[in-house]
Amino acid sequence: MLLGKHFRKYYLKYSLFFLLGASVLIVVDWYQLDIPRLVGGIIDTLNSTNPDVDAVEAAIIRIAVLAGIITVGRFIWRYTIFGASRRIEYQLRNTMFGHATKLSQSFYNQEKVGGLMAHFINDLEAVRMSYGPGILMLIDGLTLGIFAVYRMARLNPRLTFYAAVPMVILTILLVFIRRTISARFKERQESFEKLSDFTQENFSGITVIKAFVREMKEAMFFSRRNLDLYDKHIKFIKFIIIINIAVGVALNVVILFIVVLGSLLVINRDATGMTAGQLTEYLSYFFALIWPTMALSQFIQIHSQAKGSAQRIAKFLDHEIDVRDHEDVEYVEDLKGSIQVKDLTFKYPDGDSPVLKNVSFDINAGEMVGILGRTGSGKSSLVDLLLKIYNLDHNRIFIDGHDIMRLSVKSVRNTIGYVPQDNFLFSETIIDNIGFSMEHPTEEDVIESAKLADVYDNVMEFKEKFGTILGERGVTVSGGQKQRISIARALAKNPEILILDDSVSAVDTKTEEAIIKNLHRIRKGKTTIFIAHRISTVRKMDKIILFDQGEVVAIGNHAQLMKTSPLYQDMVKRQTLENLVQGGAVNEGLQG
Ligand SMILES: Nc1ncnc2c1ncn2[C@@H]1O[C@H](COP(=O)(O)OP(=O)(O)OP(=O)(O)O)[C@@H](O)[C@H]1O
Repeated sequence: MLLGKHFRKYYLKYSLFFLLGASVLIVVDWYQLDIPRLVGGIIDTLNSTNPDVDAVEAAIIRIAVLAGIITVGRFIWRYTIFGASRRIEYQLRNTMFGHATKLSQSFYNQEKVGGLMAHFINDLEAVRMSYGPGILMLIDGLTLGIFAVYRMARLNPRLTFYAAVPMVILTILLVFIRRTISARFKERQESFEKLSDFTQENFSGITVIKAFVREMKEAMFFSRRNLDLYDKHIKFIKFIIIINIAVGVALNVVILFIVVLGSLLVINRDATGMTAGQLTEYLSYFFALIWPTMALSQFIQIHSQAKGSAQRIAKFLDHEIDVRDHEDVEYVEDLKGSIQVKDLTFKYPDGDSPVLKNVSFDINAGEMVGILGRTGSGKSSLVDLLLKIYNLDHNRIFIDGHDIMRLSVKSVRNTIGYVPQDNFLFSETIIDNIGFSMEHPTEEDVIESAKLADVYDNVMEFKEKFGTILGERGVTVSGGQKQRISIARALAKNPEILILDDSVSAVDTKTEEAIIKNLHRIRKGKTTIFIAHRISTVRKMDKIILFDQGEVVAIGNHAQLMKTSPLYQDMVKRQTLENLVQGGAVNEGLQG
């Protein structure tokens, strides 16, 4: 039985189910063993010189009634015990998913998705087996075993003693090899986890694999991992098969022993008092004892596997939610959207050196701000901190004068609309994607946002229009369409602060201009932050914050930066040249 803190509570929660199931199981086991007694009685009656037909008839009717009771009982214990195990699995899965969604970005930076999936599939199944078949086999094995031994001992204590010794030795041996089973199962699970990680990553990166003609190489790597899983599986199964064979052989030896010794007792019936009917009854009890032995050995296997899996699930559930609300946080509903960053230095939990160094700037509520910088200069890291994805020191970032470390995660994130750099979309309809922040979005709700993000016409060209399913289960959209659907999703939330992280890089300059123009119009009075590499994206912003190597090197509007910042001037020159070289339309006002 699983007794860890994440698992023991379910025994109490479903105690009624387990108690009812166990009681019925015990009753069924008791009555089940009445049948050999009745059969033995019938044989002895028929063997007698003057058989009592009425007694035989009564015994047969009793057997039929018992069979009926046993059938109903089996249904009840299956329903209660297996039903409880399925309910526990359902709740545990919900708990695990809930925990997974609360874990911080740092966790996902370290863990691979394939491995996590193994917790949700294999480990959960092993744990369910422990609550269902595991508990059943433990109770059934013990009660049927005790009842059978009791009835055997009543018939012939000496024979029972001889028969019981090898069974006890066998059970003790099984208890000892439990650890080895657990270790081999764990090895198999870990190998499965690696294969799962590898497969998941390959499917996600299939385009890269094809582009680099790496199919054969990847298939070879897959085959290696698959072989490892096969080896671990065979190693585990071999062990289980050897145990099962050993248990079977031991039982057959004991049966042979009972038949030989029992026959001798029946032959010397006058001295021993053992009849043929009693020997049949005795053998039936012993056959009934085979199942408990098997059941207990199965229980040990199931439990050993579940223990390994439960440890892995517990490790996952115990993983600390490092970004969470402490007691002193407050929930502030109507934040207006001014941002103040004061002397912010930040190093990733697994990083070597700070990626943001002494960063300070102010953004007034309602301002349209561009955060510009070369790749790797720390722009996205700053967004992660604004969104409270990582913990930081107190009094470094303020929204409307509130230190964000003293604001609840919910109030910060409810205030911010975010268009992530990778523009992740769900494999759902366009309505559900754009209306992600709404309870039950309708087409009317999302049309306006789609128009503002300049993606409406594209959507109307799809066969199912806004009902089109995206991604794996539906149509593949272009990078630019993805970006604009992602922008529409953030606009539909109508947040006080909108952050677009490199969100117009995949659209042409004309579309970019249209989107920016729309934003200027609809975001009046609300803060909008554009993170960009391209000068054209930020040129018309109220304020541009220029980042370089994790530091703020200049702040001002385009005209001011053209006068004061050599880095900005250099970027403008370089991008103008790039446009010329690419033969693209040179943005006329770029230098003005
Ligand atoms: N999770 C992380 N753990 C450790 N270091 C990270 C992590 N994410 C980013 N970094 C590092 O932080 C630095 C800044 O990265 P960041 O993504 O913030 O830059 P950026 O200016 O947004 O770049 P780009 O414009 O290319 O998106 C980089 O050196 C990067 O390697």
